[in-house]
This record gives sequence, C-alpha cells and structure tokens, in this order.
Amino acid sequence: METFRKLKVFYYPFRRDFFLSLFFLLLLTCMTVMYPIILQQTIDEVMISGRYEFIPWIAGGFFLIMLLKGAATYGHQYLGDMFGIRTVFHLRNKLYEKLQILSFKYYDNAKTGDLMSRLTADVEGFRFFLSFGFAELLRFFLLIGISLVVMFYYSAPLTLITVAALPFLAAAVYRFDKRVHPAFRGIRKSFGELNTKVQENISGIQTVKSLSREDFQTSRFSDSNEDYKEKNMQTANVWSTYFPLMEFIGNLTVIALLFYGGYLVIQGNLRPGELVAFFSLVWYILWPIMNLGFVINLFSQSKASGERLLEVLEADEEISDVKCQEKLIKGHVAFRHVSLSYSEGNEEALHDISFEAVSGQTIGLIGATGSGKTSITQLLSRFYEPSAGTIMIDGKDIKEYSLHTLRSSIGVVLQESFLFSSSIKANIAYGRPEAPMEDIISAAKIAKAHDFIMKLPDGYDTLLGERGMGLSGGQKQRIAIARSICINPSILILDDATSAVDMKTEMNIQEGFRHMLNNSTTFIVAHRISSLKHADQILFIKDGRVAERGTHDELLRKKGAYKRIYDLQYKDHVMQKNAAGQVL
Ligand SMILES: Nc1ncnc2c1ncn2[C@@H]1O[C@H](COP(=O)(O)OP(=O)(O)OP(=O)(O)O)[C@@H](O)[C@H]1O
Repeated sequence: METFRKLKVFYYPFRRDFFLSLFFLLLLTCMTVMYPIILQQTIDEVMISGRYEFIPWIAGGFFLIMLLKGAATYGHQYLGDMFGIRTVFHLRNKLYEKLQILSFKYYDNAKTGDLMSRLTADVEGFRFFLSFGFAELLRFFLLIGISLVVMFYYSAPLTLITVAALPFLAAAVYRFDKRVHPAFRGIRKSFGELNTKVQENISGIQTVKSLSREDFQTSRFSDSNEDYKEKNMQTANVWSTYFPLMEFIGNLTVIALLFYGGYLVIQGNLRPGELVAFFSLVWYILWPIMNLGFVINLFSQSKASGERLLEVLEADEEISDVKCQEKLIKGHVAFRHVSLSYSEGNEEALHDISFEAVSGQTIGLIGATGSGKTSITQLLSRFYEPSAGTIMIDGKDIKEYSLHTLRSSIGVVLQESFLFSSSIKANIAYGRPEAPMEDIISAAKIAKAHDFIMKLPDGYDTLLGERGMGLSGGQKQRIAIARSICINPSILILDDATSAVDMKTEMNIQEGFRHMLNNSTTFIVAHRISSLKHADQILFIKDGRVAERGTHDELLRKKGAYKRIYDLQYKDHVMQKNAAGQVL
C-alpha cells in the first residue's frame, strides 16, 4: 500500500473519473443481480400461476434493464480507462523528466534495456491495474455481497451449502496463485533477457558480421527464445490444471444444490423459480472467487511495477542545482587540489589536481589510457562531483552556477560522438536551435565539415541514419565539433575529438579554432602529441596525478615521460615518412 500511497500524486487528480467509474460499477452489478430475480419472478409469478399477459411487460422491463446495464458498462469501462490513461500519461512524462536530470553516476549502473522496460512494460502494468484490476477487486466484493444477500433472502440452508464450498475453492485459488505468480515473474524475466539479446545484437551488428558470429548470435537468441517458450508453457500448464479443478468444485456445489434444492421444492419449502435463480446466483459467487487468483496476480504485478517506477522517481539526483542568472563569460578555469572517486571505497581516479587556465588559453591533456584525462574534463561540466577540492570558473565555484548556464557554456566533443537521426543542420544546431543558417555554416566551416556536407545530395538538409549512420567516423567527429562551436562556448573540450580525422585536417581545424574562438578556453585531450603540441600548457597525467606540466618545448627539455612518448611517436613518424618516400 506504501507504493500506491507514494504514487498518489499521479492518480489523485483524476479521482473524479475513478469514483464515477465505481458508481457505474455499482449500478451494473445491481443490474446483473436483477437477472436471476426477474427469472424467478417470471417462473413463480407468471408461468406457474398462468398469468401469461405479463410476459410482454417482463420482456420489456428486462430489455430496459439490459439497456441501462449496457450504458453503465460503457461508463464504467470508459471512465476506468480514462483514469488509468491520464494517470500514466503524467507518470511517463515525470519519469522521462527524471531521466534527463539523473546524474552520470546513475547511468553508470543502469541498464538501457531495464530502463526501457520500466518506462514501457512497468508503466503499462501499473495502468492496467488502475484501469481494470482495482475495479475487478471491488466487483468481487460487490457481486459476492449483493448475491449472498439475495440468496439468503430466498433460502438460508441453500446459501449455507454454497458457502460450505468456498473454503475448498479458496484453497485451490491459493495454490493456483502460489504457482502462477512465480511463473509470471519467470515470463517477465525471460522476456527481459530476450529483449536484451535482440537489442545487443542490433546495436552490435557490425561486430557480429565482421567476426562472422551470426550463427553464435542466432543460437544465443534461440536459447533465450526456448527459455521464454518453456516459461509460457509452464504457465499455460498451471492455468489449464487449476481452472478445470476450480470449475469442478463449482459444479459439485451445483449438484449439491440440485439435490437439496430439489428436495426443498418437493417439500414445498422453496419455489421452483427460486431454485433456478439460485443456479445463476451461485456462479456470481464462484466465478469471482475463481478469478481472484488472476486479480491478486494483477495486484502484485502492479505493485512490483510501481516499486520499480518509484526506484527511478526517487533516485538520488546527486548533482544539486542552483538558480543563477550569471553567465559564464571568460572561461578562466582553476582546479584547486581536486580529487575524484567514482564510487565510495573505490580507488581515487584523480588525486590532488591543481592547474589554472587563463581564458582563451589552450590546455593539452596527455597520458596513458585510463590515467584520468577524461575525468578532469567531466568534472568541469559537473557530470561528476569531486570528492575533494574546488573547481573555479571566472573566480567562482562551479557549484554556484546553474547547471544550465554551466553546461550551455561548455562545448564538449567526445571521440564517440552521438548524432541524432535528423538533418545535419538540426544536428549542428542541436544546442542552439534558434541559430541562423549563417552561424551553422560558419561552425561547419571551422570544423572543416562544410565542404563534405556540400557534396552530399541534400547538403545541410541531408537526413542522417540512427547514430549518424551514412557518415564516416571523421565526418561524424567534424559534425560534432561544429555542434559545439555553434553554441559559442566559453570553454571547449575536445576529448580525443579529432582522433578519426587525418593530421592535416586536424591542423586546419585547430587553426580555425585559434582564429574564431580566440576567447574560448580549449581543453584538448589526445594521445597524439601533434594534436596538442601548440597548447599553452600541457598536463601529462599519470595514475590520476599531474606528473609533468609545461609547454611542448619545456616538456621536451625535461626529458621525462612526455619526451619518451614524443620520441616514440616521432620515430613512427620518421619511419612513415621514409616508407612513403615523401616529406609531409
Ligand atoms: N564512470 C566511471 N565509473 C567508474 N570508474 C570510471 C568511470 N569512468 C572512468 N573510470 C575510471 O577512472 C580512471 C580514469 O579514467 P578516464 O576515462 O578519465 O581515463 P582517460 O585518461 O581519459 O583514458 P582514455 O585515454 O582511455 O580515454 C580509469 O581507471 C577508469 O577505469
């Protein structure tokens, strides 16, 4: 109940639909019970007494009641559905908003398939209970309650016979629920695994094909599919065993009623019509009880779904935001004794990092893979919070800027750039949708993307496939660079952003930056010394610490680790030159 209480804010605004739907449910339940009463009256008061002139009146009345019942069913169904649909519309929006706010740390541990299933299957599971399950639960009590009252009115001993069968039926329902609940859980889990296999296969189709692992993937899928089939068959087996059993218990009750009820009629203690009415009324009690397992199952599934939705809604946002209108103008960055640990108890990824980047300067970050270069740049955008130390921009702690101000002033280009399946123009203007066409073109020119874009059949209107399909790695990187230039960033972070373009284009791009973004502070993370040798300051990162710092020439003079990497790369360069027989 705690789960439903916490989610109240989503369904409470639509309580009117819910209560009206319940009112219609009460009406239609009353009309359902009218049916055996009319039957009893027809037999006892009309047929047996030979007052046939009443038959058209009874038929008319019956018709009227059925019309009303149809209208009540419509009202109940429609309003119940509206209640569920409106509730989950808001719930889904809220979940999506929350996903936008959640920190990188949350996504580090989350699984895409799982999040997708929370937003779809769990939301639907919750809706189904709101629209249908809750009403079914109420119908159960209403139908049984009203039917029992009518039955008692007709005959107390016969009612007691019916009630005597209930514990057996309840025991069967209990056993059914005990078996069907885990079976359903198994189906959900197996379906989740099946989905993950499909998603992984589609996302990694290039790797699968390039390593000729189609057969392996097919057999993995087939195993999951087999498991899913097995789980469904087990569930079908439970259903097909228990339902006949429950019906059998119900039919035994009917036989007992026939015997004892017939005896009462012969004795003159019960009228024939009342016995006939009993046969209908008894099923109004037995059916809901048989159905109870299904309704309980719906309830526990929706409770589990609600819990999974609350886990997302209540997830810690980690990064606190503040309201601040102040713009970040200069991009003067200072790291003061900054350390970072990605999770508590884990080894620190960064230790005591300090440096200062005057606005307009270029800072190069180089070091072995996993040394902490990307971590430094991620702290700047507050994707993660430092575990110690302070990061200042323009003399102010970055926590004092609003996240929007901070992130809309920092252009980040990653090695693996994500492009949306829309036009090139929309991709470049993604961070500034109102950007005029001249700005988009100018950004593309700086990123050295304009020429190849113009060669595409639809130029800037060319539609890209999913994740930028249809472009080469270097072309994608250049579109991503243009996208960050388009927001006129005060700080630009190029994290291995030109690794897929040739050296000449890289030099041209950097030349463009120097002219067009002379006020932006630029961070270049690279493995190639040629990518950052022009930087005003180069930080050589080793095991999360600044091991060496200085300009390219200063670092060469130090003859340390930077010099060793330079020698290695330079040797490669000379060998390549000799092999090509030309001077680059
Ligand atoms: N999200 C994360 N959660 C936990 N640990 C992380 C996370 N991101 C990075 N790390 C760890 O932090 C350390 C530094 O990683 P980082 O990505 O900053 O290195 P890098 O120097 O940029 O490497 P590369 O050159 O390969 O991109 C590594 O040991 C890495 O495993």
